[in-house]
Amino acid sequence: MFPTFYKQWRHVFKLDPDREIHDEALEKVCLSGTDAILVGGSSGITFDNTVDLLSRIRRYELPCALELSDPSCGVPGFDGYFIPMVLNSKKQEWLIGHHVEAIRDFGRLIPWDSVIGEAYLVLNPDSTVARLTEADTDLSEGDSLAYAQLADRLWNVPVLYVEYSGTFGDMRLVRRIREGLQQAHLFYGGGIDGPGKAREAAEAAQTVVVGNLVYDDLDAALATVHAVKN
Ligand SMILES: CC(C)=CCC/C(C)=C/CC/C(C)=C/CC/C(C)=C/CC/C(C)=C/CC/C(C)=C/CC/C(C)=C/COP(=O)(O)OP(=O)(O)O
Ligand SMILES: O=P(O)(O)OC[C@@H](O)CO
Ligand SMILES: [Mg+2]
Repeated sequence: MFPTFYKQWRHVFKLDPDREIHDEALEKVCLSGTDAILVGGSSGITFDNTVDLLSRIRRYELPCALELSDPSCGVPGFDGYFIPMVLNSKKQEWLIGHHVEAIRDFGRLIPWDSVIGEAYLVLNPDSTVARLTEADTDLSEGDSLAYAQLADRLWNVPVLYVEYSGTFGDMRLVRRIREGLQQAHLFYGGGIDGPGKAREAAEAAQTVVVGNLVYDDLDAALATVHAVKN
């Protein structure tokens, strides 16, 4: 049985092992009152930079999970492992192909009790993740709702992640997606640039993920915690 601790998360910071963060900034992030740190990124992730970031985060008490985008970066010691699958990729490999290979090659090492499947709906065509996975972002509202319901109802995925990485999304659509879910927990991430957008996202989704802002404007990033959790 996979863990369910993420269901309590309202606010999460996503830290990228491929980006530099100084100790002082990391301390503020970890003591900010956020519910957890998600470690992940879509490029430049290595075993070494992932171990390094985990060991620095472990000075603090909050939960820390890894979003695994490359099987060679499966670092032990995280509280949980999210495995992304891109629903609207035009390439089968980003939905199940890499996953089958990873399970075939590393199956015995996988701590299944700590693994959580995460179905991504990638909606910003200009994001790294959209380009990498060749996501079909030219979707009608009906298409997006159908992808979400397929993952939720046919596949019973624990987490649906509406990903607008780099730009703020359509909160009406995010809310409609949430209303259509039966059991999956909804993460929203993308373009949160301060408390106002964080609050809007928190009204639409169950968990709000703040990424780039940590690196671009730390004070604004820290202010999103209170906006989401109060
Ligand atoms: C001990 C231990 C834990 C061992 C682990 C053993 C192991 C190797 C298990 C493997 C299990 C498994 C099934 C793994 C799957 C591997 C795999 C390659 C999956 C593909 C994942 C995937 C679809 C990746 C595509 C990119 C993606 C969706 C990344 C998620 C994170 C994300 C979107 C970050 C945002 O990216 P960013 O770079 O910040 O973007 P911007 O530039 O826009 O900011
Ligand atoms: O970096 P931003 O745009 O905040 O997006 C957060 C997260 O959804 C990225 O995977
Ligand atoms: Mg990023």
